Amino acid sequence: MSSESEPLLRVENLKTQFFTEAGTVRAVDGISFDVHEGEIVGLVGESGAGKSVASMSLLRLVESPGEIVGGEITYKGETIFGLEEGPDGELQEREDMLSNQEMRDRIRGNEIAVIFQDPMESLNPVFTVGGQLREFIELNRDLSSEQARQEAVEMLREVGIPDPEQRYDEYPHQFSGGMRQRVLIAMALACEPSLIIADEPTTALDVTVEGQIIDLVDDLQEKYGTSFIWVTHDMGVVAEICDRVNVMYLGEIVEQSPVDELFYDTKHPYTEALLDSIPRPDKTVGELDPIEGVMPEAISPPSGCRFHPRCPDAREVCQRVHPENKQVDTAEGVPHRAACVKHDAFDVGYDESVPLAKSPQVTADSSANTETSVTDPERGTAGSSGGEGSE
Ligand SMILES: Nc1ncnc2c1ncn2[C@@H]1O[C@H](COP(=O)(O)OP(=O)(O)OP(=O)(O)O)[C@@H](O)[C@H]1O
Ligand code: NI
Repeated sequence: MSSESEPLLRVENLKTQFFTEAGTVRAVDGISFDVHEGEIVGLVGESGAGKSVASMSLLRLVESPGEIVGGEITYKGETIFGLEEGPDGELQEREDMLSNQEMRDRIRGNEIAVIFQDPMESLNPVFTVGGQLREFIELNRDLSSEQARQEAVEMLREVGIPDPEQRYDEYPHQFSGGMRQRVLIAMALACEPSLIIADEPTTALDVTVEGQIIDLVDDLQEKYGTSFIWVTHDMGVVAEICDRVNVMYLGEIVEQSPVDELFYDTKHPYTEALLDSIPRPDKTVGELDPIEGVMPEAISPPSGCRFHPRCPDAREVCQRVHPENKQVDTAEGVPHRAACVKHDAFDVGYDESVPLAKSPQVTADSSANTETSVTDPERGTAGSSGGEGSE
């Protein structure tokens, strides 16, 4: 345990699944993380990693056929989700769990707000921007219509919308994408929540506007002390805005650390691959490495480490041992966790294990076959970059 105080939000072993005709989708499969007051915590990973489902779970907004099936979510000491054994041994919702009405009235919007990627989905096109903001403020705070209107104008100004009095009466389509996103930020901030979950809020914007929005959030975060969970697939954004990071792969958190350690002392090969796939000043575009292969389906995840079929460091043991997210290092007193058995903390025989031949994936490229020689126990050849060192 790292910290002085209780975290604002604590997520323990959260599991959310979708029960589909094709089978059970283990979208979120046992993730644990904290958010402390005033922190920006990243949730990063490729499409389908489970970032959005995790976010929706925190607000208990998972829709059928999806369901939270396990774990615990605690916010300011209150139970958003928790299970206990009932009289007949069946798991049931804990008695102290917040009711649906409490979630609606007290938590969503007021305590925990959300910003989505597409503002058009969150704004009603037939009402003015100001009107919507005013109504939201009026509904959630104890203000008269006129006070709410003034507050709405103030909020528009606060998020950097020029001429807020005029723009108040305009419709969402009259705003640019970046301006619409600012409106959503205003709406999220309107009730002064303690936590804002931002699900890829800048993904649809061009890079310049994205940078402006990120700067804005940084300023507002400092001013209001709001905590954020920032969902993104973009490591560049993570570097700019996050204090701590959770890297997700196929429903699991595979690495968790303060942001600097994640970049400079990367512990999981998947994180490394994500970092390699982003543009960096010291790399020309031609050198960028896309991550090999595609993420498998959450419906039938690979055995052992779920990343092993794509992992350059994978050995035979990785097919068998499913690694928990374990502390492998400490960064200024804060645990650095990674779910990769190549680290000493695991002690499952990685060093002695035979490197895996990269499965001849369904690539049309026949050159992939040249890698079959990797099964030779004579140490990694193709692609087994560093990593094992003298560990
Ligand atoms: N309504 C649903 N029914 C069945 N499966 C679902 C449903 N919603 C999400 N999933 C599955 O849950 C998994 C996680 O999806 P999620 O949307 O959380 O990913 P994500 O990390 O947010 O990806 P993206 O970056 O594309 O938004 C995926 O395998 C997805 O197919
Ligand atoms: Ni998503």
